[in-house]
Amino acid sequence: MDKLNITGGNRLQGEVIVSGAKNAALPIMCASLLTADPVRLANVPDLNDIDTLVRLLARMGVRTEREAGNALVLQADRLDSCEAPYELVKTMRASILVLGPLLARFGEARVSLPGGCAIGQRPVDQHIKGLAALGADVRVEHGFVVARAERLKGALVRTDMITVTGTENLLMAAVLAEGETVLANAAREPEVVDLANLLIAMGARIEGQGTDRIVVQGVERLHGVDYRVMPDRIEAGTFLCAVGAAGGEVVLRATAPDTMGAVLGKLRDAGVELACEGDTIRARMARRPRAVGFRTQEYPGFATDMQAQLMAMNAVAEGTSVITENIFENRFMHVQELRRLGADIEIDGHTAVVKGVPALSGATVMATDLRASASLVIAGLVAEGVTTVERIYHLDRGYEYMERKLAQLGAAIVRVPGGASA
Ligand SMILES: CC(=O)N[C@H]1[C@@H](OP(=O)(O)OP(=O)(O)OC[C@H]2O[C@@H](n3ccc(=O)[nH]c3=O)[C@H](O)[C@@H]2O)O[C@H](CO)[C@@H](O)[C@@H]1O
Ligand SMILES: C=C(OP(=O)(O)O)C(=O)O
Repeated sequence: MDKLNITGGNRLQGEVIVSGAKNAALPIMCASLLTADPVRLANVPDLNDIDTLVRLLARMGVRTEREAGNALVLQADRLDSCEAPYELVKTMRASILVLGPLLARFGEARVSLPGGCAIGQRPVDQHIKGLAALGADVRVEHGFVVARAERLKGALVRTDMITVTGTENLLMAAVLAEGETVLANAAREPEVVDLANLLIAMGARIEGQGTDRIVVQGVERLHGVDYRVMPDRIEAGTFLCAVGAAGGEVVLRATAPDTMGAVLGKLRDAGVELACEGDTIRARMARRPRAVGFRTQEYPGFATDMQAQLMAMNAVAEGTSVITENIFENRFMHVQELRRLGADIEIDGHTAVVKGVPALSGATVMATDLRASASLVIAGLVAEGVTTVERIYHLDRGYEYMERKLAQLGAAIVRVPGGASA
């Protein structure tokens, strides 16, 4: 297994091009199942999760072609199978997103219960309940969600909580259903909006994306499309936290600052000077960060996917911050690893109290999930001496060329290929 060796202490300086959003690209790729025509996507990041989904779609019979410059063409003109097997689904939460489109277009689906980051129980009961409300016969059998429907019928679906992939699955199911579907309590995340915009470009009739009430008028069929995936707001936020912690001056290109309000606000409170213009964010940090407390919430609140990274910055801040994780019940696994680097953090249920320390000291730490890994990298950038981050396959699921991009900014970071000693 590869690891990262980071020698802390360098300020970050230079430019980074932000990649396409993993959490937008994945549902968008699944939407290719909704048409027999080619779906040409630009700005698809080169990530393990994307490769996994390409393999899953290919296994079903979708024609897949990676083109130069992060383009991907998918064509589901015929399908060999409506099954998503365990060995491909187990590593990735987003594989559940084939369920809605398969059912909508082919009338059947058999999808293994998903894996993904172990940050909570993460059931898919709301996906199942919603599809049942659209008229599908859905059961869980032998670890698979098995669903059937002649043609889905529009309905009012109100999920018990706000769910991002749940909203996406039901949206993809509803676009080919007969009649009107109302998704109440819908997720407002920008990635949901990006999916809705793609579907509209494919001929779907959708209104209300970006609000908590999405209304869909079902159509008979969708057509092919050329579409550019939105920028990754979590990757951009991660780099900004790195600048906040390590100091320096960095320009992020190809970003979408309007999707990052909550994170930008907290970084400003911490003392990071930020200037947004078009798709560019300039960040300058010339001081030790101030501690900033926050609570994770659904969009437009502070994203749970940024909690660990901002906590790493708070670990070296002036003052004490209180961080509450409201979305996932087990998303503090980075805390014990940050403590190994000298951070002073106490957990009480869903709340972490972070007392900023003047310095961290390098050690070997283990990445436990995707954003936890990113927080350890940020901590490593400021820790004295060498930090070795193990199990970075989590990082490779969701960050495109992270160590290359950081090295480009002057960080002393190298990947040590599996098997070699640190
Ligand atoms: C691939 C992708 O886009 N992943 C993102 C997506 O995950 P994901 O879509 O899995 O997260 P959800 O929004 O569904 O989860 C929110 C909460 O609802 C619960 N829940 C969800 C569905 C369900 O059927 N039953 C249920 O109880 C979950 O356990 C969690 O506590 O949104 C999360 C919240 O912004 C992000 O952290 C993930 O990065
Ligand atoms: C939790 C995440 O991913 P997934 O939902 O795929 O586990 C994430 O992107 O931070």
